[in-house]
Amino acid sequence: MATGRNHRPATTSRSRGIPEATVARLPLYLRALTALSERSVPTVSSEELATAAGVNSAKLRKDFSYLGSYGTRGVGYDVEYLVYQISRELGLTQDWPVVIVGIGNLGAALANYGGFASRGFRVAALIDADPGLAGKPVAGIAVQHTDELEKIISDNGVSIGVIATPAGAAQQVCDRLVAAGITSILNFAPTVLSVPEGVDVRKVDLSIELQILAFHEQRKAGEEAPEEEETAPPAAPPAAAVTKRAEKRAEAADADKRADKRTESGPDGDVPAVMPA
Ligand SMILES: NC(=O)c1ccc[n+]([C@@H]2O[C@H](COP(=O)([O-])OP(=O)(O)OC[C@H]3O[C@@H](n4cnc5c(N)ncnc54)[C@H](O)[C@@H]3O)[C@@H](O)[C@H]2O)c1
Repeated sequence: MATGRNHRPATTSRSRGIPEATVARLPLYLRALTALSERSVPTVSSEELATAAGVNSAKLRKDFSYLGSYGTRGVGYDVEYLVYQISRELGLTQDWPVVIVGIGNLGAALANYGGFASRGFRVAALIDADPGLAGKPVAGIAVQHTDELEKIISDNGVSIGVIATPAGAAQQVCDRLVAAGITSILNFAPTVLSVPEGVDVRKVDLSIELQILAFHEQRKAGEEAPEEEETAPPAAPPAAAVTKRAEKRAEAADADKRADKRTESGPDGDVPAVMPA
């Protein structure tokens, strides 16, 4: 449907040139600051906030300099003001209507998640292709049929769409959402979406996160293996066993390097569950 598509990796935010890596850390700061605000803590040092957000403090200070927030020496940052500043930067001071397409197990779970509203997102509509679901309430909202998709989006002024359909339907759903005016998509379907210039796609894939954990588990198991070798009857001359362990360590070090490369793009060295598509 859309022509001249490309797959545009976002590296720099359009918002005043704030680097995308900084934008990815802003929600971490906001979560830590909101917890402080709920405890009525008035100010926080960069070190305390960095620890609470799981980010190093030099990176935090650099990130805040992009917001024009430098804190006060000896006092730290004003918690309430930073909450406001980061919320404003993330566009959370306004209410964002969101549509979820595909109201199966995942779509229904997302619709029932109470955390969106408190973070500035309102589920405006639930859409599914199954005529049997039309009119059925999920999380207090009646599911609407995909025939209505374009009308729902224009009536509600929606710019953010969540795709929770099977992978085979996701591109077609994406095309319809984009043609109807959606400019930001959160894709849960395990497929790469093509979108025209100007449309942002973020992808969530929990199985990728699990695969990374499996990699680390495997490596930990590999590190324990030499202990077993030492208790077993010597099947090879000691020098050979030492060489084998050295090889194993070299392999593990290589694997570490590869893992480091893969994790470079995360907010602070960890891979985000939500990633640019
Ligand atoms: N990203 C993750 O971490 C993660 C986790 C779980 C599931 N998933 C993915 O999420 C998707 C949904 O999983 P599920 O378990 O909820 O599946 P499901 O089968 O329970 O639900 C899919 C829903 O999509 C609807 N649908 C199908 N085609 C459609 C279309 N063209 N337009 C609108 N609706 C359509 C179906 O009627 C159904 O209600 C799958 O792609 C799955 O692989 C991703």
